[in-house]
Amino acid sequence: MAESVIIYPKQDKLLDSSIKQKAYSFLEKLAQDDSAPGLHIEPVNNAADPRARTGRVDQQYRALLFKLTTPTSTAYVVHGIYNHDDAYEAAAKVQLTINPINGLPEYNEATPVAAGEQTWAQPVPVESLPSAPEPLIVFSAADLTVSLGIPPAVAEQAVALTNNDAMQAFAQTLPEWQGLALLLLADGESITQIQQELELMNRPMSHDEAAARFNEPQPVSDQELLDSFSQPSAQMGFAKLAGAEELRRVITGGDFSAWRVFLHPQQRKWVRGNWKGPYRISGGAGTGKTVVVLHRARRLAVEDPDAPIVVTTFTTNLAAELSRSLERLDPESQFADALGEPGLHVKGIDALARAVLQSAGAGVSPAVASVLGVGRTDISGRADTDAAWRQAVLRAGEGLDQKLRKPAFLQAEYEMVILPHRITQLAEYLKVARTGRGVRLSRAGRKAVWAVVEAYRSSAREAGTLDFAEAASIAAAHLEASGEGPARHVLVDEGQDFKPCHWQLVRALAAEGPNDIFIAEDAHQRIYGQKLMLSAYGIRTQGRSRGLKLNYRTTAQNLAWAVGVLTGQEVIDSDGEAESTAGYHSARTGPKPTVRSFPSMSAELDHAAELVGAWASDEEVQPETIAVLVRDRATRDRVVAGLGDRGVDVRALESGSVKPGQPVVLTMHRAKGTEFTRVLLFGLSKDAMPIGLKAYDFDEGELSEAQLRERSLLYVAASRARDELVVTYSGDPSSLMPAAG
Ligand SMILES: Nc1ncnc2c1ncn2[C@@H]1O[C@H](COP(=O)(O)OP(=O)(O)OP(=O)(O)O)[C@@H](O)[C@H]1O
Repeated sequence: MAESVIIYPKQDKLLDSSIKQKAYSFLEKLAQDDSAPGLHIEPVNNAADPRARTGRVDQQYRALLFKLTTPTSTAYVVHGIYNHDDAYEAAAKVQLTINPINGLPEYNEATPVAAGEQTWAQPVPVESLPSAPEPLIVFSAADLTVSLGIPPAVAEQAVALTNNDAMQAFAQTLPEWQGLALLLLADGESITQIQQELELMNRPMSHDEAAARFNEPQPVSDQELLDSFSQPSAQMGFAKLAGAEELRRVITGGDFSAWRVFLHPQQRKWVRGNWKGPYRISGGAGTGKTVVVLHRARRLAVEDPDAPIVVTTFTTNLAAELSRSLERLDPESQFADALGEPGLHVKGIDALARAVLQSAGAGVSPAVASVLGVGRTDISGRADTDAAWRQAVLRAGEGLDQKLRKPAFLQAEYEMVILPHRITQLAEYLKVARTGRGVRLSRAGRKAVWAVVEAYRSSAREAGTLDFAEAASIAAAHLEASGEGPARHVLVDEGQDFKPCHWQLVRALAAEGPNDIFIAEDAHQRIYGQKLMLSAYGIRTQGRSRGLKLNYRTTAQNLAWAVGVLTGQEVIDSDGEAESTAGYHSARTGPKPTVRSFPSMSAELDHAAELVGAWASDEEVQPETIAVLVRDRATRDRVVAGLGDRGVDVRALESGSVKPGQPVVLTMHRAKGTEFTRVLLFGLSKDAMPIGLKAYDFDEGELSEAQLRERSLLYVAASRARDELVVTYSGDPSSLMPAAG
């Protein structure tokens, strides 16, 4: 019994749902024993490539495969699963070859003509669209061929395109690396940048030689072909599937599981990379940052099973999702229940702080003293910070400028200045540099703030409570004092929302050393935190990593709408540099988002019921992949009730995971990190978004940060939609919506 490797193509447009299960059974048997009766693995008469084989999936369907045999292994590269006659027709045309320039494996569709007269199949023609005068790509077709390995016929068509929609449509018909290269070129990137980003090799040769080799590929051995699949960039198009479980999830799981096996070269670099200290990656929504964090965490755990590894993020819900994803990525993953134990410990950052405090027990007192000025051990309660700051203002705020008597100001001052500097005395507060704070404070102003802080702290002492930021600061101080971090590696997802105390805790969790801290973030999605500099908290990242730009989640149309929300905004990342949305791409296309207005919320609900009902009744659609996103909880509850009244059964999503069976309604904040195939953004009216930001009117800088957070929230919400995005409002539209275009 000879086991075989199955190499599977990412663009498996081949399988409809009725055949998936059969295809999986067939390939599973093939992987175990290619001589098993019933598989009928046979060479094909008149095949364009002698490696072509067909196999019997069922009475009607045949698999078209390419068999590679080396002294040590057998591999089958799947081309597709087709109706019987179509499989034989395809076999007469398709060859498995190696790209003469970049060495990537690829299929070529040769028309069966006499040797020497071979011509190459033209890509699917693009519908003619209105064109601008100038081509989008400034390089010649010959450049694209000799420098990148874009086949001559594809290159010729690409350089003639003058319109973004046409380029997008064309890119979609090509293998992922080719499509992406063209989109990036059209966006102004240089050939060298693309070679680097996609890790494309370049065998130097003249254009004539390249054209000849594309026309008539040189013979390659099975070993060379097999090796070509191991290149990082080959992983964009093909995956070697290891074992039945991986086979099953890729074939039956469809697009949603592609991330587990097909990595972008850049993603792979970040997964495999080793750095002397902290490293930070950035990238737009849906570009696969979480995927990198998951693969990297798994890789570190596999390489060093004794290492305690922390994987953390901003919310408990997201942490739970990370944990589920890690399990899906590798069911063998070793999880650690407690901090400090070997394996993967996955927790929200505030829950981590709580765990540190709990395990510290009475020993926490010195750390409390270092942060709050007085040692305490009764710290288990959590404060309602808003109410507590109001109380403190009532008790001690008489000296404070009227416009600064706001919880939003006081809490930000506390979290951005007082806690991170571990200030426990007025004298220290009077001296501290309040870097990055917009509001200017005189000496008297600082004294007045400090009086309120003291009142805040003393009430908390009496009540035995801590707020979340205090808890994280104290946990950090405790770990710092103990001198050793309980983790060897800490991986952070959604880092843009972390506050100073969170970064102090992250720093304290792992001692400085190789691969100690890895951070994924997108400053455009900052919806809770304020901008800050990581270096201020002892996290000096090693150079700025260039961001991921290819969005794997949303269609180009949805992405354009989402990015439109941020147009013209300056967004600063946690190294203090401007972060741009320029060059964000999606290789998928779909319908343009629709925006509809209604005279009343009731009419808007009627439409929502009709739309969600219609989406959910499509048999191909799993209802839980449909979501209605709203700005606040009150609207969420109204939508759930309103749709229920109209006969459409939906579920509100708060904590926990999405359960199968019903569409979900959730707030935009809750939607962070999630994705759905169809999304309705409901209630996007002028009054709903941005929400009233009076709480921030004490300072222009703070107000504009709060406004930017609202924009970012809408960007997060819109970028959750994989395929279809519908936006509705009643009355006047939100000013945050992008201009129609
Ligand atoms: N290399 C890949 N091939 C195919 N799909 C991928 C790849 N990388 C990521 N994806 C898919 O893209 C989607 C977005 O990935 P992920 O959640 O990691 O992005 P993100 O950058 O963390 O997004 P966000 O910041 O918006 O939360 C997921 O559906 C994921 O499965």
